[in-house]
Amino acid sequence: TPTPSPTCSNSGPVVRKTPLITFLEILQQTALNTLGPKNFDPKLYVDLSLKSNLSITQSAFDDLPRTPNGSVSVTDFNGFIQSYFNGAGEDLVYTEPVDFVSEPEGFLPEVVNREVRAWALEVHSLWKNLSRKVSDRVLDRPEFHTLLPLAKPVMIPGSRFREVYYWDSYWVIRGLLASKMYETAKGIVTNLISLIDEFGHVLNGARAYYTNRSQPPLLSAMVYDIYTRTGDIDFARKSSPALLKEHKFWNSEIHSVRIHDAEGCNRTLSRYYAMWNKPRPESSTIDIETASKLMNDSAKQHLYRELASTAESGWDFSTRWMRNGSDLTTLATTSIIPVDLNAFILKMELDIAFLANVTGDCTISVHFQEAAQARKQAMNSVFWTAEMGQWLDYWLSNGTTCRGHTWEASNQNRNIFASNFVPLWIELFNSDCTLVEQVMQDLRSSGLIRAVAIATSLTNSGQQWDFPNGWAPLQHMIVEGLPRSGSKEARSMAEDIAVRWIRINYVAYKKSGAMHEKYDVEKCGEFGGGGEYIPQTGFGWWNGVVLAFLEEFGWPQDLNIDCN
Ligand SMILES: OC[C@H]1O[C@H](O[C@H]2O[C@H](CO)[C@@H](O)[C@H](O)[C@H]2O)[C@H](O)[C@@H](O)[C@@H]1O
Repeated sequence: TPTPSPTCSNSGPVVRKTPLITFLEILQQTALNTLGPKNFDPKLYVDLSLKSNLSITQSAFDDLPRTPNGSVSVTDFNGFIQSYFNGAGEDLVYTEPVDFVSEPEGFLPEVVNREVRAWALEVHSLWKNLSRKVSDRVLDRPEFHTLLPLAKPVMIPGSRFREVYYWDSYWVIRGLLASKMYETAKGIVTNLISLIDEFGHVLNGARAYYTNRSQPPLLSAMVYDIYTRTGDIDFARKSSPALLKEHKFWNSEIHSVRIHDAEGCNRTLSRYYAMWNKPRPESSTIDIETASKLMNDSAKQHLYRELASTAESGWDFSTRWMRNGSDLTTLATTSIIPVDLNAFILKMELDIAFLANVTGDCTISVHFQEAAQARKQAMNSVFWTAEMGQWLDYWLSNGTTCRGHTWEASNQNRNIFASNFVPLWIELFNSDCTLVEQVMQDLRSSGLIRAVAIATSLTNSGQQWDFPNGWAPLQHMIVEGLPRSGSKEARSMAEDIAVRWIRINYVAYKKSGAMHEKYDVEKCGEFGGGGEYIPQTGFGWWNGVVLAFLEEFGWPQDLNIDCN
């Protein structure tokens, strides 16, 4: 892996931390000291909401009896939590989705196998478990909550993820469209737009501690898919200003990077960059521990920005972002130009151009078509390697500022990640049948296609966005992109991957009664592991991908759903 320059990552904006978050982080550290590391989830403590004013709560906390080394007894600590806080997740209340029916008309018409159809209806019914609305208590006293108020109902991922997440929402919406729940899908977009109106970008998730960063930008893709399903032109028109604002955010000074390429042209691409240089509040105790290996405050602040920027990538954590794959302190995300991020922004440009055309705004449409062409050329010039048939992340290593770098082949990261194939999802690439056939051959020989799914990487690092985990969004983008080339072989490869993915979800569901957040790509029906929290169930975007695959490929009567 090339060595990135640290020079463009040490400074940058930092958003304000609320007094409630500061206090909840102290509570989180006290919980760890008092209760010990077993079954400890730091996020729980920043998700609690106050029963009374912060000053009253703080003084009660200060008054708790302490031993000479400052610790609190388990009884006192638990009593304090009971008396002063409402439980995590209580500020979101269950709400029945307005457009849910147990078997929607025209639901998955190509799924004829009875067993699979019955299961698909169960997966569809999980929308009811995951549907929530923000409680009136949050609207009345927002300063008591880290949960942010949203006007419309939300779909949560599930388990410890008790709030709405940005990129998850794209695949949730894909599932809702298969479930014919158009109003719920539109409501999710309305909520995300309200975050852009307030913060200038869609947050990682709808919590006060996520305001410092975004997540992979897929709002335009949500609007595009809802519009093409419903033909709701008013919805497309209302969404447009937010999409323009979001495009600015991802091309702002902190995110954009200029590369002087091998042909002597200047190319502009984007990177992840969180507005934060402190521990992530939801994982504060973990980040402090990780940074304790570093000697000085500046190195720690640098690492904290890298940790938060990696969370912005959605791939938290992975060797993809590390100089040394066994040492998290070598995260260098802000010094990497990622293939998938730029594929998403390219899609944003194409979607904005399409939607502007539909709503009659030709100037915007032409402007964004040109922007898309420029980004496509930049991606070809900076990321593409014909020899490997992949687009490779680019590591910034030779500049003194973030604004100008001269391209060098040795700065492409030649390690294999599923993200190297994400451009297949984008029309400007997948419409080229010759290119897709070449990339498909390289995908076949890459080592990523395993017994039951596409692996995230080839490195077994213990991080959750690495081998042997398989993640639903990565399967979906590759599977959806391949057949768009019109190549029969590509469609058959896509269908094969989709069938195997449906099987592992089905088998794991039958074994455990739940949909899981990640799967082991080598063992059919086994869920994945690794990372900083225990494996979760629920699970919003996973359900969405299963429904989207079943919608696209169906399931014939005689096709076996079991692993063998
Ligand atoms: O609490 C740790 C991290 O959890 C989130 O990331 C993971 O779950 C998300 C929700 O399903 C998903 O969008 C993300 O890709 C996962 O890695 C959260 O997004 C992180 O910011 C957070 O630090």
